[in-house]
Amino acid sequence: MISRGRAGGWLKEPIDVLPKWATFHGVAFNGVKVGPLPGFEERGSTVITDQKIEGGDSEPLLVVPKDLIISRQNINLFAKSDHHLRELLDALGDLGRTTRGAVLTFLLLQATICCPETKDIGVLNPLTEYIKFLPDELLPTFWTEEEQELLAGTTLKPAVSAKLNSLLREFENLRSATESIGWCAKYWWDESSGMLTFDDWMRVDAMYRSRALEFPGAGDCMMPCIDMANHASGDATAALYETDSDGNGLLLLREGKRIDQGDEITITYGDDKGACENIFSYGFLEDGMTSAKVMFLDLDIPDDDPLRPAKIYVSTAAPGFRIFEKGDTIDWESDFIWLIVVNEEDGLDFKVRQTTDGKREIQAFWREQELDTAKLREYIEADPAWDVFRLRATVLLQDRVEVQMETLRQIEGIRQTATVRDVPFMLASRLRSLELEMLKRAASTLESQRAQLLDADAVQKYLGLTGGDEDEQVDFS
Ligand SMILES: C[S@@+](CC[C@H](N)C(=O)[O-])C[C@H]1O[C@@H](n2cnc3c(N)ncnc32)[C@H](O)[C@@H]1O
Repeated sequence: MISRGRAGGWLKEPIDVLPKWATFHGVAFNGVKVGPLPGFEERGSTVITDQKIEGGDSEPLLVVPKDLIISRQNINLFAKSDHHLRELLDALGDLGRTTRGAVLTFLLLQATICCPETKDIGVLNPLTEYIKFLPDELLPTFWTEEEQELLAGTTLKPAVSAKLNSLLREFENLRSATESIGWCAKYWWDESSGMLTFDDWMRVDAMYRSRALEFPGAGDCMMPCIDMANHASGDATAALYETDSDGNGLLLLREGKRIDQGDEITITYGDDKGACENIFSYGFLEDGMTSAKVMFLDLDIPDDDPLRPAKIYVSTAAPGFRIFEKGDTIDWESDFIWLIVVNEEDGLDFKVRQTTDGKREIQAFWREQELDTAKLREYIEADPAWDVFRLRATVLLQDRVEVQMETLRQIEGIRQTATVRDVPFMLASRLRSLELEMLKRAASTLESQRAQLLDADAVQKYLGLTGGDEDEQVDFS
C-alpha cells in the first residue's frame, strides 16, 4: 500500500510544502527552514539556518505544539475520537500498548486514510499529511539477500535476521488480530481488495526506527519537524531537543554555537551508538567514524555442559557479551558468561521444586545458598576462585573473538556486483573494516588480561591444587 501511495503520489508531498503544513498547525520556525543541504542531498532533508544565529541568547529554533507529537499518549487521545484507531489498538493487545506498536499502527492507519480507494476510514488529523513528507530510508531490512550477505561476519548480520523474523511475527499477529474487523478485512486482508503486505509493516517500522527520539519530558516519540534534523556527534552537534513546561517540543541551539546562514542545524541521535546500531537504525555512518565503538557478540552454552538445560531455563541475561571502547582501550561486559564458566564442581547446583500452585520450577544454588541468577556475578566475585572464573571467561571470549575475526576474514575484500547498490556496499565495507579493527584490539586486550590472570594467586593455587605441575598447560575453556 505505502509503495503504491508513493508511486501514485497520494502518499507523497515535496518537502517545500512542509513549511505551509507546519505553520498552519502552529509550528514556530525561528531563523530556520527544512530542506536538502546543497552538496549533501543524499542525506535527505535537514534543518538549515535562514540567517546567522548564535546559541545562548536565541529563541528556540523550532517550537512544535504538543498535540503534534506522535507519542503513545497522543495516539491514545486520538483514539478517543477515532473508533477505527481504538479498534486497532485494542485488537493488538500488548503490542498496541507499547509506544512502538501504537506508533506503527497509527502510521499504517494514516496511510490507509490517505488511500483514495478507502472510504470513511479513520479521522483526518494534522499527522495524516505529515507521513507524506517522510522519506523511505534504505535501512538494512530493505537490503536484498545479496546485499545482506555482505554483512556475513559482522554483528549486523544476526541483528537484521532477528529483526526480520520479529517483524514477520508482528505482521502475522497484526493479521490474525484484525482480520475479523470488517474494514480491516476489506481494505487490508481481502484477497482482491486488501492492500496490506509485509512491506508496509517494514516501512512503518523503518519510519519509526529512523526518526524516534527520546524526548526529555515526552519519552520515545516522533516529533514532526524536529525529526527533520540530521545527526552529527561530539562538538559538531549544533542543537539540543527537549520539551517546555507545557509539553511542546523545542529545538535549541547549543550554548556557544554560532551557525552561519545556510548551514545545517544538527542534533545527536546518541553519540554512544556503535557503527552496527547506526546502520541498523538510521542507514548511515557518520563520515568521521573511525571505530565500531560497541559490538555485541553472541555466546552459547556448550552442548557437553551437563547443566546446559537448567542454565538456559534460569538465564535472564542476553546470551552474549558486549565489547566497547573505554578511553583508549577496549573493555567487555556480560551477565551471561558467568553462567557458562561455573559448574557443579565450583558450587553451582539446580533443584526442581514445586510451587504452592503445584507447578514445578528450577531453583539455582551457589554453594548451597539460593541464587538469583541475575546476580550470579556478585556471588562468584566474592568467591576465592574469582580469578579462576575470570580466566575461564577470558579464554572463552578469546576463542569467540577469534571465530568472529575468522568469519570476517573469510570474505575480506568484498566485491560489488552490478546488482548490489552503492549505499549497502559502502556501508557493509566500512562496517567490516571497523568491526575487524575493533576485534583485533579486543583480542590484544583479552590476551593481556589472560596473562595477568595467569599470575594471580588464586589461579596459581588452582593450578597446584589440580595437581598439575607448574609447566603443564591447563585447558581453561
Ligand atoms: C531523523 S531522520 C532526519 C531527516 C531525514 N534526513 C529526512 O529527510 O527526513 C534520520 C535520517 O536522516 C539521514 N541522516 C541523518 N543524519 C545523517 C548524516 N550525518 N549522514 C547521512 N545521513 C543522515 C539518515 O537517512 C537517517 O535515517
